[in-house]
Amino acid sequence: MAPISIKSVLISESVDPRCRAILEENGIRVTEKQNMKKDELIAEIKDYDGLVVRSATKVTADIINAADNLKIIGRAGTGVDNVDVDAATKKGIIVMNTPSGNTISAAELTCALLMSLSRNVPQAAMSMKQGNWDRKKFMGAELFGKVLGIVGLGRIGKEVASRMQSFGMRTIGYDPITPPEVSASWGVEQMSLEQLWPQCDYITVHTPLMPSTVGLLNDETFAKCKKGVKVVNCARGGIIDEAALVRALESGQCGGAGLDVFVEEPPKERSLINHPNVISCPHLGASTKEAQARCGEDIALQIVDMVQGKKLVGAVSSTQQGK
Ligand SMILES: NC(=O)c1ccc[n+]([C@@H]2O[C@H](COP(=O)([O-])OP(=O)(O)OC[C@H]3O[C@@H](n4cnc5c(N)ncnc54)[C@H](O)[C@@H]3O)[C@@H](O)[C@H]2O)c1
Ligand SMILES: O=C(O)[C@H](O)COP(=O)(O)O
Repeated sequence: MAPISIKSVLISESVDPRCRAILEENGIRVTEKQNMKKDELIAEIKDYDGLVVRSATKVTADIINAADNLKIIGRAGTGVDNVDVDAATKKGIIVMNTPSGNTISAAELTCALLMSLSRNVPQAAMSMKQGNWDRKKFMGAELFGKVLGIVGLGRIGKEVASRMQSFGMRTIGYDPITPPEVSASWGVEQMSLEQLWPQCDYITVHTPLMPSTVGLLNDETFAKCKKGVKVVNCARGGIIDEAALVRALESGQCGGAGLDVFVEEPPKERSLINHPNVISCPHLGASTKEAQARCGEDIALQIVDMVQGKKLVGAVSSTQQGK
């Protein structure tokens, strides 16, 4: 690959300091500016060859079109749904991510939510803080022997499977691309969604957000599940339809939900979060020291590789977003 000249990079979110250090060690000028409004970013972006973001910066077409010198958008993390990849590609701007840096952290948070759902840990902790000692209200159920349905058997889905198998869960799953023999080697039996829904005690989703996964769990699919099924979403808001989830929680069709991600972040609509059977986190899947160090370092090294004309790693095309 021909070397690409990148002299200046804007980091618009909290990215591990290793990112800045590596870029500067390689002669790239770095500016960090967080919480910029769209207009500020439009005004600022003109001055930079590179932009490094996480998930909060919405890199829309109007920002990209204002970016006269931009050659690269680096996503220190996995999902690039906050970047208009089509608009970037049309302008010849490379979009790249660091998809494996936060896999373990997201898988561990998923497992934490599954365990918390089974034993009402957050609700019991809150009750204790309020001065109560309520042992009856928080009766739980073992995960041992229960069925976990994993929708999306990529990096995170497979790591969740192996961890939850150690709790004695049977893991079944669905993925249109991962071959059944690969998922079988991770202890996951693949089947159609029609076969999967009625068998699960717990369902966790690990797909990208794209037209085929929006509302994957909806009124119709909830109705096909066991009554009281518990669901986890550590992938992207909207894969589980939020209004349908509220209805399923209200009717008891869904017995609880563990949510790390929301259609709108932070969410203004509170009915889901305030529901007593919902436990939630403010998009913390990748928020560990280790994941941030890996992602920050990886994106900086990928940018340096581009400057040095090395083989491109982590470049993303719009087809990967299902467009
Ligand atoms: N909460 C967080 O902080 C956090 C952290 C990391 C990743 N994520 C998100 O988690 C999700 C999974 O990440 P990953 O690294 O495992 O991605 P991945 O690309 O490795 O795996 C995604 C899998 O989903 C499958 N898939 C696509 N369409 C599907 C469909 N209709 N039904 C079932 N499966 C389908 C793909 O074939 C692929 O195997 C992404 O949405 C990512 O953005 C969230
Ligand atoms: O797709 C991702 O990598 C995760 O959603 C993490 O997003 P974050 O970097 O904003 O924490």
